[in-house]
Amino acid sequence: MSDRPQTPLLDRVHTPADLKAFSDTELRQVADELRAETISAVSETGGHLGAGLGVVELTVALHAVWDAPRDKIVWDVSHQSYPHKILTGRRDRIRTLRQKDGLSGFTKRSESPYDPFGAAHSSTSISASLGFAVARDLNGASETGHGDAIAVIGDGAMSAGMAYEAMNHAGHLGKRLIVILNDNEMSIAPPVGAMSSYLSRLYAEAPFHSLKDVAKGAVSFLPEPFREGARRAKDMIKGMAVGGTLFEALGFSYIGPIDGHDMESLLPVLRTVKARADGPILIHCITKKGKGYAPAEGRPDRGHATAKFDVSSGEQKKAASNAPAYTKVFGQTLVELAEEDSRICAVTAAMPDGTGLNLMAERFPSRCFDVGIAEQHGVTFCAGLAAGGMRPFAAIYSTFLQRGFDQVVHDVAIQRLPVRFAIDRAGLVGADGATHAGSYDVAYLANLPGFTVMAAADEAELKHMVATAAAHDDGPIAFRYPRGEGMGVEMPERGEILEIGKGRMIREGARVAILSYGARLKEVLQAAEALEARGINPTIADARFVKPLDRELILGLARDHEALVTIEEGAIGGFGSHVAQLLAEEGVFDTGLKYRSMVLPDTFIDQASPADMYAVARLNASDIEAKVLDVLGVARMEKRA
Ligand SMILES: Cc1ncc(C[n+]2csc(CCOP(=O)(O)OP(=O)(O)O)c2C)c(N)n1
Ligand SMILES: CC(=O)[C@@H](O)[C@H](O)COP(=O)(O)O
Ligand SMILES: [Mg+2]
Repeated sequence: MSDRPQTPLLDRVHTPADLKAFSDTELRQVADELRAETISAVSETGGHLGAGLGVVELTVALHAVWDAPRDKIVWDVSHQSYPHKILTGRRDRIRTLRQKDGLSGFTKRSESPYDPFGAAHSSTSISASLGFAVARDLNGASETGHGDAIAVIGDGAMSAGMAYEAMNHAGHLGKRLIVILNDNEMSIAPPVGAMSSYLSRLYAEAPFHSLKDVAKGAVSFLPEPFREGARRAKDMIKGMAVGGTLFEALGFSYIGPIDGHDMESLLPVLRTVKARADGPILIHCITKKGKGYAPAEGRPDRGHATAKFDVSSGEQKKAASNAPAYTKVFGQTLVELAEEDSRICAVTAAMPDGTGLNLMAERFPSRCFDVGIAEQHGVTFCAGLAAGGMRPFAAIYSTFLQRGFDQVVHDVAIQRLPVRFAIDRAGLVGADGATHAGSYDVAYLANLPGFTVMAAADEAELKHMVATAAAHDDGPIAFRYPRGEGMGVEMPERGEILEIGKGRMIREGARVAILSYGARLKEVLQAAEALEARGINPTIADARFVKPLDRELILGLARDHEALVTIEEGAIGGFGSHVAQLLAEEGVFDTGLKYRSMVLPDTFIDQASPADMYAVARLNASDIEAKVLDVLGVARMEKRA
């Protein structure tokens, strides 16, 4: 407690309404204290640091000017919302961020009335805010208590199609809507794309001090005495943007760029907009990711995400790893294969480090593409690459591939194009919680005709699957693997090309067979040890493929055992459902096989450690043991005895 920063003014803020009592000078100090409190809290919890530090002044100014929760402040992605949480009645729990039973690392409707819209996937804020604005006008503001709708969206999030779809619609409707573009010239990695260059051009040649007048508002919103100077400065910016900004072409009034850390610019602009806006307005704020904390500002990712750390040195407290991370195994194997095959290329949607494609980008920059936060485009781009004779790998987290699903079906699967999907962060991911869980990819891919779908049980298997995918030109193929470290198994020199649709027997036993799909195998092996101590010796197999299923293996297990249990790190409708369908069609149930399918429960599981989340899902070793005992009737017999 003694290490905590002194925050005399912030201590007086229990709800945003308390900010109204402060002078502008005091608000400046509140921002400083809020920054210190954010750093202190994240040093204890770990989490998304840099983005929040970049919006501290903006957060104070927004809450000082508008009246949340009547006005709806919608944070895009919402990884930058920790300062907002501190100001909106959650300071007492801020040191539980991202932990089991603690605060979510993102905005969440069920957590607070000050979070009008939940997020974590990017680029949804303008659409949602437009919805609030239209609902306000349709219902009548006074009846619903809705006020303004304010979207705060980053320059990285602005690379996604949804943002433009929303602006296009908003410009057409012409409703009062405020969009704050928080431009820190960073995504997780440095941003890519023509739009990013365009935003840079909007301010590159004009220093902030000469733009202060413009920062005070779009010409028509300004009080008369300000107008002439502002008009001249605005014309200057317009000139730079060649005939008006893109945002103006989309029907928005454009204000900016303004220094998003300068309260003297922010407060008057926001107050003027609040007083005068009568249509869609975009305020372009320039900020610095990691602002005010040197260790974050100095990191290549500007402190995007961090483990717990020491505040004075910035040193992160990371546990030593015992095995290579799956992500690294994927990245390294891909580079090895790309050395030998010039058709191999790779695509990431703004996650070069997260997917391990940074390795590919370093070694083969011309064959590695960061498309920005644009999963839909990334998938169809891969389809085009494949149709053009390349061997593309789309490396996308399970949760983010959801956004490109129609492209997977329409552009890839129907055309039987050999796009390789490297699906990272499969299964429950921990601190990011339900929004980032990789729960659905098995279900949404395995029902697509012609798709080959695999899951890696360990890091050696992953290496084999990358090699298998590289060699597979007969339609689309996907392989999934979890977040974090592998199991520490011995690694092969080269990945082996697996026979499509063939699983592997791990050990032969009797009475019960456990058929694992993916990385729960480790838990299965642990459960088997416990079962052995009770005199039960289960057969264990690794299915490797959900599509095509290894019919011979599965029907053999069913024939030779009294009971069959499947397990996977995915939602209902995945591997277990496909096995059940096969067994049903083959009439296996008619002769009395006892069958159980262990899948993620039909609920969204809140953040915790992955092990705790799997405990909630009842997919850990002890749950597997219990399931086997139950299906064999041992538990019941023990109860009776
Ligand atoms: C659809 C989707 N794809 C990828 C991500 C991963 N992601 C989270 S934050 C982020 C960068 C966002 O950059 P920006 O909007 O500029 O915010 P900043 O962190 O710079 O404040 C990315 C790529 C995501 N959340 N959603
Ligand atoms: C906010 C967001 O979507 C990313 O920053 C995400 O938290 C990254 O997750 P990993 O840490 O698994 O790469
Ligand atoms: Mg950014």
